[in-house]
Amino acid sequence: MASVIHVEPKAKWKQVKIAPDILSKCGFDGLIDLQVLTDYELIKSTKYSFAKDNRKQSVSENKLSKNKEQAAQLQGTEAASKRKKKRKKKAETLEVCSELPTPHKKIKLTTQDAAEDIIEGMESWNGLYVPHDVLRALKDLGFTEPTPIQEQVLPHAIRDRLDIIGAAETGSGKTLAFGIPLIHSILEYNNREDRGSPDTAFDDELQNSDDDEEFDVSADQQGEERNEEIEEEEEELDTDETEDITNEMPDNEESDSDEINVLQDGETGLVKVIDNADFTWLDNEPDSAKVTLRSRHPLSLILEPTRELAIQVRDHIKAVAKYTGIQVAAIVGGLSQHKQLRLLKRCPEIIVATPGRLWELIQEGEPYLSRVDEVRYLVVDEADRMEEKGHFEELSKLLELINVDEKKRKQRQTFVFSATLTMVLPGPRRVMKKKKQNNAENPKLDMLMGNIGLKEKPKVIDLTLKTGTVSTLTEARINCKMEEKDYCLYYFLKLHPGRTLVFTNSKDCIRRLMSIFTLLKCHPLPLHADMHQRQRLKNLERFTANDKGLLLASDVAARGLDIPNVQHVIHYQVPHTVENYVHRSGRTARASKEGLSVMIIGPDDIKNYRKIMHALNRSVDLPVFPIENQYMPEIKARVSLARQIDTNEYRFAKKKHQNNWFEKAAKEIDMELDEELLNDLGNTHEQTQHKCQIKQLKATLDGMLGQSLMQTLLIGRYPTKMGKLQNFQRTHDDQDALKRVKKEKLSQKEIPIMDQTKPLNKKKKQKWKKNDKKEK
Ligand SMILES: Nc1ncnc2c1ncn2[C@@H]1O[C@H](COP(=O)(O)OP(=O)(O)OP(=O)(O)O)[C@@H](O)[C@H]1O
Repeated sequence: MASVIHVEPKAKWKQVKIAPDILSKCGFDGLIDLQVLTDYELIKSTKYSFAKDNRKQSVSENKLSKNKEQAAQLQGTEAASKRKKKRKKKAETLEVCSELPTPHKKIKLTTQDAAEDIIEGMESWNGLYVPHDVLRALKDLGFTEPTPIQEQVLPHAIRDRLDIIGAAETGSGKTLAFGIPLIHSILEYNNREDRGSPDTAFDDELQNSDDDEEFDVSADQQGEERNEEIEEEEEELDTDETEDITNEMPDNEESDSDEINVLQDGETGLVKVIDNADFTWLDNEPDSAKVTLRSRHPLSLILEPTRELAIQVRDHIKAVAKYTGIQVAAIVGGLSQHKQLRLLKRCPEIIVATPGRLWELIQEGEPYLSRVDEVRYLVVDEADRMEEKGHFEELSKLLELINVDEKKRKQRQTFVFSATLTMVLPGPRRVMKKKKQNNAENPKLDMLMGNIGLKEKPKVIDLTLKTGTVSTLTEARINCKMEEKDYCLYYFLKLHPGRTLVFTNSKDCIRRLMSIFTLLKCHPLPLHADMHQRQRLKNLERFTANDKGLLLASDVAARGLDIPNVQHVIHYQVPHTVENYVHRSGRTARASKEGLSVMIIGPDDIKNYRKIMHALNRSVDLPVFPIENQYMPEIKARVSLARQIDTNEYRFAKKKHQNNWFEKAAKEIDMELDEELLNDLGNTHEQTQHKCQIKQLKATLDGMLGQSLMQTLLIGRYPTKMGKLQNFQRTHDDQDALKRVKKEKLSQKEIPIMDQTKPLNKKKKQKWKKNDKKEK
């Protein structure tokens, strides 16, 4: 059991007088009483304890805590050592806590002013209705001006409160285009004057409740410290023991809000808040001691197709909401369910979720999510991906649940965003105008758009370019035979170092490349759906930390991931759809930065390549990526050797694995094993020989890798030109793949792309093949 802190009162709770005008001004009509306790002791206890309001939740909670216990048992030694560390940390926290240093005396009831305050250097955001506290955070991030999609969306979303269908190129800032309106609306909701007005659907459901919450308002609970602690807890990926639930506190800040004195000079104390409505008072700060209302159901729900994306969006919105006290939680699969349940207990206003885990928790009866139909703001991000296998079913059920009440649906503001929405929905307007009309091309998405529950006249903001990709992206291609793809990739990585994201169409391909490029000491990191979530996130982190990092990914990483400064995206296999090409390529050239995307096109990829070019309205072929042939012999020698080692190792390991399996199975059923069933691994001597052989091959490869490619040109194979040594020093521009393509593009002839709409006749096929050969 983890240690928790209990409060032992030494005197009675005293009532705090609150001026009625303050309450009415702030719209805090649910507040019944505010009490303060100044004489108390903090006691460390090992007893399992949750924070207060568990009464209504007992049934589902029992089930969930059982799950948690089972999960905890499965965690093993690694989790145990983490728990140990955590306990140590908690003990340190307790020590600090028991000191109760500087006292504070006030609780401020903050009224959030929706009007803009001018902040120096942030004038470009004027007229977009961005809350002052958000502007401060944007300034901290260095976002001095809005991106075009933000500029277009914000007034319609905030001022006009319209549902929005937004499409803009990758990396154009769509997250904040829906994130800022959510924050604005939540601040407004929390401070609204009309709370409880009878015609408000959401207030019809207010239930009387005698729930109360306790807060230590001592100065050790500095907002920043607490936020850090909570963040750490969110990031920790294993299940740990239960600790007392504390409430997140916003950063310290000054604001022009009303204040209530709850303590006398020199006093420290706890504050108890008692309310009668579906909200609670969770936040206070030591100095400015702000109290913020929190809803007892999620106010905003953002649905994302992948876990990484959900976590990223949570972090992004958190960063801009940091001065507002608004809490954001990510509910995603693959991570500790127990932790997510604890986060939900803090009543986060914004939930960013993947449909699967969210649906799972709703079905298990998680109390906060049981009122998910009350969400006032719904975002379906990457909407066109959501209709794909693995999302559609759960998402449909979720949407059905959320939209079950027509009145609530009408009160809701809905946002649907994607960079490729217009590609899959050639007429989003048409779909919206006539929901019933069948989009024969994509009936699933059509249905999804209908189920989302958009109101009659959503605002469609489409800033996507005709060319599909972002204008700062440079695209190129390498045509080669299937077996040459590895050479081309190794060539690129060696001669053009930089943070590179390589996409493949299959997990098997990632596994093969992982093995070969590890042998070639390129230090690749994998990312695909079959990996543990913890490892996926770790690899992303490691990739982000290395400016020459290499990530081998499936399309799970194609959408939305905002990894800073990815210089190159390589399509080792051409994707099957134009959307995937656009999203994959969009991992580079983000936020007005430049980037390079290269397709390695083998004979099997030609069909997809041409399909994509056609869908992107390209009339000429992509430029050919320049390859300096003098390096190729050495490149081929290294890669071939690595492949030989990989194949040998793989075959031997596979045989061994099969034999082990047979032997184990036979033993289990107490059966004598027929030797003929086993693969021939050779006798012990032969096996040792095999190992030695592999060792030798590895040593040879290491020797080759020990030399730079330039050196290999000098020592023998291509040492001279006209009898003299060449200067093989590569300039920075030679190494910069993007500059090389741009330069090369100018000297290359533009080759028209053949019409894709008609099937190719024999003549055209030959012409295409000829062109291919010439380029090579
Ligand atoms: N106003 C701004 N000024 C500068 N940078 C910004 C601004 N808004 C967002 N960004 C940054 O731009 C990058 C891309 O933003 P975001 O991830 O929201 O793009 P997106 O349009 O959702 O991309 P995708 O379609 O790939 O999901 C992020 O690093 C974000 O921090």
